[in-house]
Amino acid sequence: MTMTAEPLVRGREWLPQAQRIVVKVGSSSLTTIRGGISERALAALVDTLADRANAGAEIVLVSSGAIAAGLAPLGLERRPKDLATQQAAASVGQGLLMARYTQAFGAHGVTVSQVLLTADDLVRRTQYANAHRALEKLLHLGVVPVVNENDTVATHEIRFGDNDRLAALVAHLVHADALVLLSDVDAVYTGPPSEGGERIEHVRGSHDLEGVRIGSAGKAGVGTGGMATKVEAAAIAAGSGIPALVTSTAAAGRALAGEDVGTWFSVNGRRKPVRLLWLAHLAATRGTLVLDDGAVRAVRDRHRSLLPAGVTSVAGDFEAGDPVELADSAGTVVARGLVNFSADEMPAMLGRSTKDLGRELGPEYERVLVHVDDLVLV
Ligand SMILES: Nc1ncnc2c1ncn2[C@@H]1O[C@H](COP(=O)(O)OP(=O)(O)O)[C@@H](O)[C@H]1O
Ligand SMILES: N[C@@H](CCC(=O)OP(=O)(O)O)C(=O)O
Repeated sequence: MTMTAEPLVRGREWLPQAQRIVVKVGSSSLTTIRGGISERALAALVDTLADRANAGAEIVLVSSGAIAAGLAPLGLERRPKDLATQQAAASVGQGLLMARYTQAFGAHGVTVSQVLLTADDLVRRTQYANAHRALEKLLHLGVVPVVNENDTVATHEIRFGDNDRLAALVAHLVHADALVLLSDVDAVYTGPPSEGGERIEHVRGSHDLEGVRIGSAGKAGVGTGGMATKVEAAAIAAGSGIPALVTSTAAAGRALAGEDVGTWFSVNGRRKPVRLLWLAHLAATRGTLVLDDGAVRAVRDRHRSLLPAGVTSVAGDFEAGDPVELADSAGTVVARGLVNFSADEMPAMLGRSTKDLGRELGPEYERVLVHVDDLVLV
């Protein structure tokens, strides 16, 4: 058996040496309470990031704020609830946001580009390769890509919904050295800041977050995920080899200088294939396969692929390649996986050996239902 090295655990004081950094900025700190872009906040952030880019670092900026920036021009007072109006506001606001970034970075001699992504772009293999190639090229050309979700065309099914988790996957996509998540609060606290609470300086693993109370977004009507999605995004990054810092936009300069600000999530796991990250943390599953006890043991304890013989029933409406839940006979979900057959094909396969199925239905049926490489335990 080959021995693999433990993941490298670094502290926040290492951030000045990070070469490739994904920085995510949220609507709450980028826009005013009325919804327009805050010139002061944007300029201060760009100064910090442009200095770092001019010093030779590669920066990817994941910026929210399109919907918020589109509110005022459309005469809206707060973030709309319906998807179509959100799409329209994003379409208006994204252009305004890019115009500001182009101008502000340009004043420092830094070129920016716009990259709009949907969840599918980071999950489907061909699109993933596309996004990867484009971002690599931009970084090699010294450009700062400004990434946002493609809100205008993303529907509920293919949306991330929050840019925190999008930023974690982008950090993974570009093999970033670090992820920095900026909002209007300077750290993760033991409770919502409005109720007091203490700053959490360092998260080494989920045990450091036990008992922490996470509230919803601070500035009503602007942010989306609140602190919960930032903590989740930082944990996704740290669990797959990328350290993360959660702090405020106002503290971004000090954070990148390695000063003692924010909440640092040190690395506690190795790099994983992006589709497994997506499966574990983001995917909306489309059905459930119920496993007998033997299949549960095979999947959970012996890390085996799931065979048709071990499945007793199926629920949901899914196509081959969709994410599904794998549950035990009591209904407890034990894993998530990408299924190789559609819900329509399943009933004829359940409880049967792959050999039998191959003989009866053809060689394409002599396959596992869910391959071990497409499975994550929960
Ligand atoms: N335990 C907590 N620690 C820190 N902030 C918290 C906590 N619980 C809730 N929050 C709130 O989360 C808000 C940040 O989330 P959000 O408004 O969605 O930011 P953004 O728009 O920048 O993504 C903060 O303003 C803060 O009030
Ligand atoms: N893509 C959306 C932002 C979604 C989002 O995550 O917002 P936030 O919680 O402010 O980071 C927009 O540009 O308005």
